[in-house]
Amino acid sequence: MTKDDTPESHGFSIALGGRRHGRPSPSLDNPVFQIADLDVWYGDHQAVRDVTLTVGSRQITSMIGPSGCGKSTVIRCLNRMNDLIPGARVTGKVAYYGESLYDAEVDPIEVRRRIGMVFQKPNPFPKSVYDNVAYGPRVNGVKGNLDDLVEEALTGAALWDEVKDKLKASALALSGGQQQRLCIARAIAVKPEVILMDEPCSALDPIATAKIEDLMAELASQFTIVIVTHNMQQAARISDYTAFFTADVDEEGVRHGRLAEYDTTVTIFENPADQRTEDYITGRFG
Ligand SMILES: Nc1ncnc2c1ncn2[C@@H]1O[C@H](COP(=O)(O)OP(=O)(O)OP(=O)(O)O)[C@@H](O)[C@H]1O
Repeated sequence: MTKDDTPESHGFSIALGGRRHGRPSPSLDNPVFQIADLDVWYGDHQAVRDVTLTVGSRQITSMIGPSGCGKSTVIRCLNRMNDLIPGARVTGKVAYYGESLYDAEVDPIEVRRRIGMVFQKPNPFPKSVYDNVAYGPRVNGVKGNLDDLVEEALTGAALWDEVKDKLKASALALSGGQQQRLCIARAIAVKPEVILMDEPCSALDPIATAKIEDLMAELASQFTIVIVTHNMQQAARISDYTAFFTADVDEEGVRHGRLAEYDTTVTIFENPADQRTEDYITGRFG
């Protein structure tokens, strides 16, 4: 792609910033995560090599790239979810507001309270709508009437109007899109600083996806959001920064994920520096 060539000219229409209306300009002035020389192994397999990137406060940061290049592995490093995978090992630096997340004295439970996560498949607990949202605050010792907190979180997740009359109904009776917004409500009910989302829309239809994308733009005024997505248009529409991952194959034929390019979403989609990024976003690879 030449400098004055647009993504549309490749027959691949990307609504850059389509859901960023009213958002401030992208900025890394206030770093939340500073990742440097990150390597991740599963047993003997080095799944990710040498990732260095900074995530800015109240930015939406997308991680894109072909399957198996380590996007989920890297996002799981941001709240120590890889600790829960037997054989997973992380080296390098993951600093959160300047402090290493992997220091021995850091409590991973507290890390996951401050850095929440929403997964690919909506995973509400088999409890009522209300109890799903109240669960985290109760576990964290919040006592008494949680009605206001539950309403606030459901409102924040753009779900309140749809569920306010069925708070006692099972969460499993909600639609997939509603369940995913409930999972977002459950995440924000514990008042995290960051929300990590690993392909949060891949199980949803386009209407439910659009609602989640609108919601992300809203949430980004209060939270830092990092999202793994297979959907390049989604990354283009919603995010401030985009990290493009790819995989190198070593001399023994083993694939290792790498960060190929990281920049503002506009630069990644309109004027990427790396040929591999350009090939991927124009559909020539991946
Ligand atoms: N729990 C695990 N145990 C062992 N290997 C794993 C595990 N999770 C991921 N891997 C390996 O790590 C590499 C990166 O996988 P990862 O899921 O992070 O990639 P991804 O880019 O998120 O892929 P996708 O887009 O398909 O979800 C792959 O080789 C994968 O097989």
